[in-house]
Parts: sequence; structure tokens; C-alpha cells
Amino acid sequence: MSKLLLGCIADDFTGATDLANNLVRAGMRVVQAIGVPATPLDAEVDAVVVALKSRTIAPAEAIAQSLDALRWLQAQGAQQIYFKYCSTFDSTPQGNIGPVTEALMDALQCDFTIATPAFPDNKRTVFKGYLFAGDVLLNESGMQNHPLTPMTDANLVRVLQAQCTRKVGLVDHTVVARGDAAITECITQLKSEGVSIAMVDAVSNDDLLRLGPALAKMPLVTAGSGVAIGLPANFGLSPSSQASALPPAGGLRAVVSGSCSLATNRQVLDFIQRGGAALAVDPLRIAAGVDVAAEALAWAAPLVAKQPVLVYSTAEAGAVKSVQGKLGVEEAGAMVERTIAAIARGLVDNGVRQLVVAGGETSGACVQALGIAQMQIGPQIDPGVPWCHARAEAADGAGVHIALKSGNFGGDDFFTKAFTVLA
Ligand SMILES: Nc1ncnc2c1ncn2[C@@H]1O[C@H](COP(=O)(O)OP(=O)(O)OP(=O)(O)O)[C@@H](O)[C@H]1O
Ligand SMILES: O=C(O)[C@@H](O)C(=O)CO
Repeated sequence: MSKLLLGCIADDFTGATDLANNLVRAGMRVVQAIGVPATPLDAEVDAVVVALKSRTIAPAEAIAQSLDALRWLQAQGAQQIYFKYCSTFDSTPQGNIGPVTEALMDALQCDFTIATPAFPDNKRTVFKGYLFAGDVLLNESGMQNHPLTPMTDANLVRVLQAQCTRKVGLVDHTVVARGDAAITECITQLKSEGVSIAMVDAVSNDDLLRLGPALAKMPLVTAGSGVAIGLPANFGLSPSSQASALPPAGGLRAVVSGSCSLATNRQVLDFIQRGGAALAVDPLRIAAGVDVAAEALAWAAPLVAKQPVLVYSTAEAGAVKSVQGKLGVEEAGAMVERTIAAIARGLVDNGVRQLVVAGGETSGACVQALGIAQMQIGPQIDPGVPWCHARAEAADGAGVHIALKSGNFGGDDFFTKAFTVLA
């Protein structure tokens, strides 16, 4: 078996597939592990992305899980480590981006690393250390109101410095524009000033491709998924259709959605407006003790044989707030996640073999309910979201094609387009 080139640690499940997708598109064969595997790697791949759920947990726990993942990746021979976080730099005031970065640096005895959430394909750009989401600064993008990770400062040098004991600096766009040698020279200069972590500006894929070669010898890279487009070339790999080849798809088709983002609301509406078969899940009926999952499966049974079905709890902000007011934020979230996951499980038990899941937390719950331990990464549907293939306990160990969509990702027609990519 060939040695692992890149070992990746992602702080959530959909973020992990996003990173894996960019690596595959740049020519790496990638699998995503759900949590730290208990056994050695048994696939012929160039990179493994270990998907954790460590974004918003206590820093000490996030560090412990990340170091566990690091040890496993090192045992598989990983030549470079990539810590993946969100393209909107989602973190609590305590972390976990800074604390996990520093713990990985300590473990790897690494005196310098970079940080940048830039992902131009999804309109996340970093300029003079300030993160833009689309046309506005991070703290004007809606992220300032995020319930778990409110991002109220777009200056990421400042945000990261507040989470780190090491000194944080900046490699700005004028340096990145001059390429590899200029970036390396700037890093040497920053090191001499006592800087150990540099935020890097990037406003385009060209910037990220110029950054790639400058990272070739860094034991640790920390970033969103964007930086990944420039790394496979460091290992002599280039884009190839073989990297994203999956077994042929078959079986019934379904979408389950627990995401309440603006993008997912538009995607649900678009699917319905095209005449798609869709059923809304009402959290208050779940709370009242109705077996909503059984109802949804009974509704889906006659339809799914003929067409893709959508089961969703997706709702607009006002409706979500009202439910949360009645049930509590965490209780409502957990209850809906359990129900959507039970529906996903039931659908696969009943023959669905192409499943789209919308929402990061929802994806975590579904992947666990389906008994999936590892996913092979295939072709992209929209930026940040690939089809994957996995052996699922729910399918008696048979293969299932599954796509995990981050809340904010995907065009309005995502739930229709997804199945055409596999057709
Ligand atoms: N109608 C609803 N009312 C209240 N809570 C809901 C409702 N529908 C879904 N939820 C909960 O909202 C949360 C949505 O989080 P999830 O991570 O799945 O989506 P997201 O935040 O859009 O995606 P991402 O994390 O990828 O950005 C889940 O805990 C889900 O159970
Ligand atoms: O980087 C992103 O925006 C996504 O991959 C993500 O992490 C969503 O949770």
C-alpha cells in the first residue's frame, strides 16, 4: 500500500467533505473517515480527511480529539497535516481554531504555520487580513448573529491572536501576488519578528495556487478548504477524472434536510416549485409525541419508487425562533436531528441508494444513523459539495451514494441537479 501523502483533520462533517472535494478536484484520491478510525487505513488513497465534530465543543476536548486524529494520521505515514476549519472562520471566543492549531504545532514541533479560510469558489476572500463573505465583511454577513459562533470581527489576525499564545502576523495580498519566492521571503521575515502563525490573504484561486508551492515543506497547514487546490501539485499530482471515480449509482433517490440556512430554504422552495414530491416535518408534532419519522416513511414509500423525494424540517428564521422559544434551542435541534436521521435510516432500509443530506449537524446525525464509517469522495455537484460513496450498515453493508451539503452551499437547483450528476 502506498504511503499517505496528506493527513487532514476537519472540525465538522460537511466541512470535511468540502475539503476532500477540493483535494479530489486537484488530483488526489481521498477518503473521509467519520471520527478517528479504530483500525489502520485499508484503502489505496493519497489523502484521508478525519471528520470530527469539534468546532464548538470545549477547547480541551477539541484538542484531545484533534491530537487523537493526528496520531492516527501519523501512524498511516501522513507526510503533511492539514487542519480544516470553516470558510467563515466559525469559532467561539475561546477557540477552537487557535487552541487546536497550537496543540498541533506543539505535537508536530512545528515553528510556523499559516491560516486562511479563503475559498473564492464560494465567495470567501481574505484581503489585508479581513474576511469577506460575498460582497460584505464577515461581521455584516449574518455571521454576527450565528447562535453558536457569532463572528463580530472580520479582522482575522485579531480574531486568531485572541485565541493564541503565539504571535499572529499577516502575509498580505501584495506578497501573495508576487508568488512562491516572495511568500517564502515574507515568512522568513515574519519568523524573525517572532511571528509563528500567519494569516494569508487570498482573493482568487490564482492566489491559492501561488500559495501552494510555498507550503510544500510546512509540516502543518491550517485553512478552510480553498488552500487544498494548491497542495496536490506539491506531491506531483494533477487533476484527473480517475481521482473522483465512484462505483456506478443505482437505487432510489431522496433528500433529507434539517438545514435552515437561507440557501437551503431557497433549495427546498426550488424543488417544490419544480413539482418535486416534498414533505415538511413539524418539530412541534415531534415534541407532542407523534411518530413523525414513521409518518414520513409511509408517505415516501409509494412515491420514492418513481421519483426523488424530499423530507425537510427546513424553515425560515421566524418559524425556527418560534419553535426554539417553545422547545428550547438545543432540545428542538436534537429532536429534529434524531427524526431526520431516523427518516434517512428508514429510507435507506427501504432501498434509497442516492441520498442528499442538507445541514452540517443534520449530516452528522444521519451518517451516524446510517452506520457509515468511511466515505470515498467522488465528483462535485456544486463548489464544496461532492457525491460520496459509502458502505452503510443501514443497507446491509451495501454501497450508498451520499452527498453532505453545508447549509450555505449549493445553487437554488441543488436538490434537482445533484441526481443529474450521478445519472
Ligand atoms: N424547523 C426547525 N425548527 C427548529 N430547529 C430546527 C428546525 N429544522 C432544523 N432544526 C435544527 O437546526 C439545526 C440546523 O443545523 P445544521 O447544521 O443541520 O444546518 P446548517 O446550520 O444550515 O448547516 P451548516 O452547519 O452546514 O452551516 C439542526 O440542529 C436542526 O435539527
Ligand atoms: O468551509 C466551509 O464553509 C464549509 O466547509 C464548512 O465548514 C461548513 O460547516
